[in-house]
Amino acid sequence: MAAVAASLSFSISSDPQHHRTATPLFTSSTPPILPTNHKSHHCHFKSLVSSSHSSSSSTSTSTSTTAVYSFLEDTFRTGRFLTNEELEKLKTLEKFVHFQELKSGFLWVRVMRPEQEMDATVNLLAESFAESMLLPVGYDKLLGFLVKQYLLERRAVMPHAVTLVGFYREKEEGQSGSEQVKLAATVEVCFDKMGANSSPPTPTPPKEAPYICNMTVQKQLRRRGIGWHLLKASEEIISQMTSSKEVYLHCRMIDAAPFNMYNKAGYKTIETDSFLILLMLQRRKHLMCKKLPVLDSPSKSDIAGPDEELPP
Ligand SMILES: CC(=O)SCCNC(=O)CCNC(=O)[C@H](O)C(C)(C)COP(=O)(O)OP(=O)(O)OC[C@H]1O[C@@H](n2cnc3c(N)ncnc32)[C@H](O)[C@@H]1OP(=O)(O)O
Repeated sequence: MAAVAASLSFSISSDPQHHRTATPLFTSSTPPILPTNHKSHHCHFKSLVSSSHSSSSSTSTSTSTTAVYSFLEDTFRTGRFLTNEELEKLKTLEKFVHFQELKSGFLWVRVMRPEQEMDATVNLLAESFAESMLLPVGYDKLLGFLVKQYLLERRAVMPHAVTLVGFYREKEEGQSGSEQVKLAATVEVCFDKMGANSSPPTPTPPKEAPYICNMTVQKQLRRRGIGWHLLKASEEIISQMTSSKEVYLHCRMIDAAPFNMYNKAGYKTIETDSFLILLMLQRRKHLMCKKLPVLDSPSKSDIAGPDEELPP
C-alpha cells in the first residue's frame, strides 16, 4: 500500500501531533482528468447549494437534507483546542458561498460537507487522478480509499485549509423543473503554515503563504467557465481568511488548459522544475504566484445568499 501511495505521488501520514501531514494529490505532478461517465453526483438543488447558514433558515427545501451542518463538529472530533480566531474563521468558512451565473448554467461554490459530499468528491478526485496517471480502471477503489484518507486528514486542519466543491445546474434542466445539480468541481485551498502540506511538490512554495491545489472540473462540464470561477472563489475565500496577498499554485508544464487559465487570471511563473525532476519520474512543474488585489467592497458571498439567487 505504501509503495502504491508513494508511486502515486501522495502519502498519508498518521502523525497525530502534526497537522501538516499530507501531500497534495493532484497539485502538479498528477493533475486529474475526469472520466466521461460521471453521472452519479446528482443531488437536490437547494439542499446542496445553500451554505449551512442559509440552509438552516430555509423552509422550502423538499428533501430530508435539512439538518444544520456545523464545521465545529469536525474540529471537536480531533480533540484540538481552537482559539477564538480559529472559531471565527470556521464561521467564515461555514457561511461562504460563491455564486455565478454562467452562459450555460449556474454555479455555486462552498465548503465540502463530509456527511453529504465526501463520497462524491472522493470519486471525482480518484477517477480523475486515475485517468491522469493512465491507471487501469481497477485502481479506482484503491485510489478512492487513499483519497478519502487524504480528504479526512485535510478536514482536520480546518480552518487552516479547506476543500471547496462546486455545484452546477444547467439552465435547460431548470426550465424543465428537475432541479438537479451536479457536483461538478473541487479544489483545495490552504491558508497558512498550519494548513500547508508537509511535503509540497517542487519548486517549493513558502509554507506560510496561501496555496491552491487539487483543482478539477468534471470532464464533460469543462469549458463552461466553471474552472475559472472555482479559481475566483478560491481567491475570494483566501481574501476573507487571511491578510496574506500572495497566493501560490503548481501547474505541470504539459497541462495547457490550467496553465492558460492561471496565466489569464494573473498568475506568473516564478520558478520551474529542472530537467533533473524527470529522473524522479515526475513531470516538470511551474510554481506560479499571484498578488491578490485588496478588497474594497463586500464579496458576493457576503451580499447574496443562494436562496435569493435561485433561478426560476
Ligand atoms: C493548482 C492545480 O490544482 S493544477 C491542476 C489543474 N487541474 C487539472 O489540470 C485537471 C484537469 N483539468 C480540468 O479540470 C480543467 O481543464 C481546468 C480546471 C484546468 C479548467 O476548468 P474549465 O472549467 O474547463 O475552465 P474554464 O472553462 O473556466 O476556462 C477558463 C480558461 O482556462 C483556459 N482553458 C480551459 N480549458 C482549456 C483548454 N482545453 N485549452 C486551452 N485553454 C483552456 C482558457 O484560458 C479559459 O478561458 P477562455 O474560455 O476564456 O478561453
